[in-house]
Amino acid sequence: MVNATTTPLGIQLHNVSHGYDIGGRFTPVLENVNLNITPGEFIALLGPSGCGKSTLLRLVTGLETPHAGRILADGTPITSPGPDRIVMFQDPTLYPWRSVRANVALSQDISGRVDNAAVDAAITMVGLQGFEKAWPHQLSGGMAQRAALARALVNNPRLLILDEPLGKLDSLTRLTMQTELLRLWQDRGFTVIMVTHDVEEALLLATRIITFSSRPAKVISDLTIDLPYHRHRDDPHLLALRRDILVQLGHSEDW
Ligand SMILES: Nc1ncnc2c1ncn2[C@@H]1O[C@H](COP(=O)(O)OP(=O)(O)OP(=O)(O)O)[C@@H](O)[C@H]1O
Repeated sequence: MVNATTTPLGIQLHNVSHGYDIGGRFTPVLENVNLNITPGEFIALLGPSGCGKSTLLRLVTGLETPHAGRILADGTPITSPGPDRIVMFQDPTLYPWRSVRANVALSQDISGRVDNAAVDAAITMVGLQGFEKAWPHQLSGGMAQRAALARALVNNPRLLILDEPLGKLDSLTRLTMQTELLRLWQDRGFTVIMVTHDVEEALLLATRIITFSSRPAKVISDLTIDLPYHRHRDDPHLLALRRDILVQLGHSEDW
């Protein structure tokens, strides 16, 4: 059964550096990143395209191991992906031959133990009740992303890792999904680490915004957003923060 709340995970990065061999040459991607993410925070990561944000998410997911430094989950080194840390990408990546319900139940199906009540609860949580039997091609972009969100939530993750999850949605659907994401985070209490290119989205949702330099990514600012929810995009404090962040990211002040 999906619990009403979950115990959020804290993540610690100590002097993390990473890079890749690209065309026979080592290319540093992350440089000496230190971050302490406390349980239950909603972290937004902002930075220039190609700086290394997704790489950082892959390291926290446990898909790769950093070349230097340590990444810990509640003090324990991350060595592989785990069910307490679920990642969701820009593309919903639903299996076209499985119904919405079967997609949501996928990981439980693979492990041989489907918890029907948990699957139903996850589908209800994202507002897809009535569409359990629909095929992915019968869903709108927003509905497909909701299904992917239900699949991410079905096993009560303690950390939701989001790589531009709303990036491909039209602007109105995106606004709705931002509200949904905020509601789920507030109701269920997991920790969120989200990469976004949208400064306003980061300001509307996050408790803390980390900005990175261009590659190799270094932390250039770590900003606690001390504004109550629900935030308004035309709030003068939010607009001032937006301007500051854009300047940090190298854009002119008159944006
Ligand atoms: N598996 C890989 N092998 C080689 N190089 C990689 C690999 N993954 C990422 N890179 C390189 O690492 C750098 C950072 O990529 P990453 O996807 O982390 O950036 P990003 O900040 O998420 O970019 P964007 O905002 O455009 O999505 C890029 O130069 C990319 O070419």
